[in-house]
Amino acid sequence: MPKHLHVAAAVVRNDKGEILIARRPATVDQGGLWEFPGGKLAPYETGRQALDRELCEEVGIQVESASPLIRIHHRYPERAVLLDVWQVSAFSGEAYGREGQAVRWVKEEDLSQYSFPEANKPILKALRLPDHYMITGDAENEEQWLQKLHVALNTDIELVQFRAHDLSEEEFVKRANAALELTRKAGALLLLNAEPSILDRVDADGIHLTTERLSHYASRPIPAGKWLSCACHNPTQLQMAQALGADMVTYSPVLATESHPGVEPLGWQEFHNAIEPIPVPVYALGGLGRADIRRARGLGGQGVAGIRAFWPQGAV
Ligand SMILES: Nc1nc2c([nH]c(=O)n2[C@@H]2O[C@H](COP(=O)(O)OP(=O)(O)OP(=O)(O)O)[C@@H](O)[C@H]2O)c(=O)[nH]1
Ligand SMILES: [Mg+2]
Repeated sequence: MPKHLHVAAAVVRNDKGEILIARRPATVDQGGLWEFPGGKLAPYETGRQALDRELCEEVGIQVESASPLIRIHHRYPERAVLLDVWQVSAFSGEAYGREGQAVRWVKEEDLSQYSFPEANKPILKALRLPDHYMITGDAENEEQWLQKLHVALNTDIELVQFRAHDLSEEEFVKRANAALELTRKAGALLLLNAEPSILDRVDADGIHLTTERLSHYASRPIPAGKWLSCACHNPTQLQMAQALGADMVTYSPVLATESHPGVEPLGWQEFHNAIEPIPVPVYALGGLGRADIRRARGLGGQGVAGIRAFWPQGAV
């Protein structure tokens, strides 16, 4: 991999939930486009140190609390950059353009109206995705299954993958439509672990491709307005998912898991190494739960996915 220009940038939120963006001066690289404030790491600086310094220099605020959001390797024609993107949830001072640049607080849903550099696309996706991703599990019957989904959505589940390899297509479609009613009401996203053509029968928010299905496509099999999730287990599959334009991937098994006995776990170091070059939000999967979310994010992941940790167990 060629040497990347290492840049720290921040998604700063105010107490109204708005996000701070700044306009790059017309005369610099990517001039006229909007950006998240930040800049190049000075020698010997960590990403976090550069973040604090750049935010003070560029927009006059002092960072009080920040956590990693996503790391993006991107190659522009003239240079390669590594964007080390943080979320800043607490700061002091009043933001203004200290270098004379325009700055603006915008609602998250309005960010898409602004033109950002090409490398920023995954940031906008990562921002819209939660830090945990529930994969549905079993139940005694359909009624109990829907009840479990309802319970999960009432806790804090915002992203659901409907996985049920033992249902016929008819049963799958019927249950998916019932699930969709619940997720829509809860404002959660529903992805179907099924053939992409199922979207003709269920207007779900997207598709999750198993590794097997992933290998059948040379280009993105669903429209841009739907979410594409892919299951990956090695670096080659991560590259395939990226090439398909995946909006998120699961990477597994990070730890040993009861659902896949006998499969050698990858471990956290391998998780980190494999996902580092992939500019797609990655959920760590396999034997993990809520307590692992911080670690997954610290290693460059979007968060944690799982069945057991999130799907209500036992009777509900
Ligand atoms: N700060 C920032 N840089 C970005 C974003 N997206 C993106 O591709 N970049 C790229 O990352 C590099 C950041 O450089 P910069 O111009 O902010 O660096 P800097 O603040 O240290 O500027 P300086 O060279 O004037 O001291 C540029 O090549 C820019 O195009 C973004 O959202 N924020
Ligand atoms: Mg800058």
